Amino acid sequence: MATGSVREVLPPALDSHSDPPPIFDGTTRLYISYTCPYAQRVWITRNCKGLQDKIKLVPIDLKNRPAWYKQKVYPANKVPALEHNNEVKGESLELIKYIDSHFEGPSLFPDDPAKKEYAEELFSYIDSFYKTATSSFKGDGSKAGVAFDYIETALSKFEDGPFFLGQFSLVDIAYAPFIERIHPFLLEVKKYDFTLGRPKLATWIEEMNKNEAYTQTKSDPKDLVQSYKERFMAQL
Ligand SMILES: N[C@@H](CCC(=O)N[C@@H](CS)C(=O)NCC(=O)O)C(=O)O
Repeated sequence: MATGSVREVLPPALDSHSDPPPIFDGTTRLYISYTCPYAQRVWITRNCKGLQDKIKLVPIDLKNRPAWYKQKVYPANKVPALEHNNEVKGESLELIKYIDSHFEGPSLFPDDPAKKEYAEELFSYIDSFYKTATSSFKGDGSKAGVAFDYIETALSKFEDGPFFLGQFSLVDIAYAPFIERIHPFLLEVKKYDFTLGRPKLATWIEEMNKNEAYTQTKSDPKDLVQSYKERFMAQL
């Protein structure tokens, strides 16, 4: 995708020693963490719309967070947050829709009412998808099968392309950061490859990996697996 082909030099994350940016000076800023899947959704959306020059990335070091972030930027003290028109908004699913409808660039949401309705169903399934997939980390991994079957079926619904709604959309962006983490973790730790026997899901991953707007936001899978190990293995 042409708009994704701008290769950016990514700024270093701000920590407790960093000064705040000049907040509310008219600049549109997207506060993220390089490792947060929710923030990644909004970062991908910004890249897909070719807004690299319009929306400035401000990465935050969540482990050593600057105090000004909660005090001056976003009282919820989470990422992502978007500073736009003298307001700060949060919640990744809200933000991807907001960026798609308030900024220039290709539309990432269909007009077709059947697709719109299905998009809402898929957005509301994400939390159960994540819960089912990660709860399976305790067993042999294959118990997550129902969650991946749901995805495989969803990917079969519209036949005009390999994505959730046929053509690439915000729904793909919403799922990608989670699939990016769960896939290498289950492969390495449980020796379970959820793409086996799920050809649509295998193709979806392949197609997503052709999109530079997305691949530029990806973390090293080794780091993702390591951070999931730290997070989930203690509970196993
Ligand atoms: N529901 C929020 C979740 C955001 C979220 O949990 N972000 C994490 C990082 S991945 C965070 O900022 N955690 C810091 C904290 O909770 O103190 C969204 O979709 O934007």
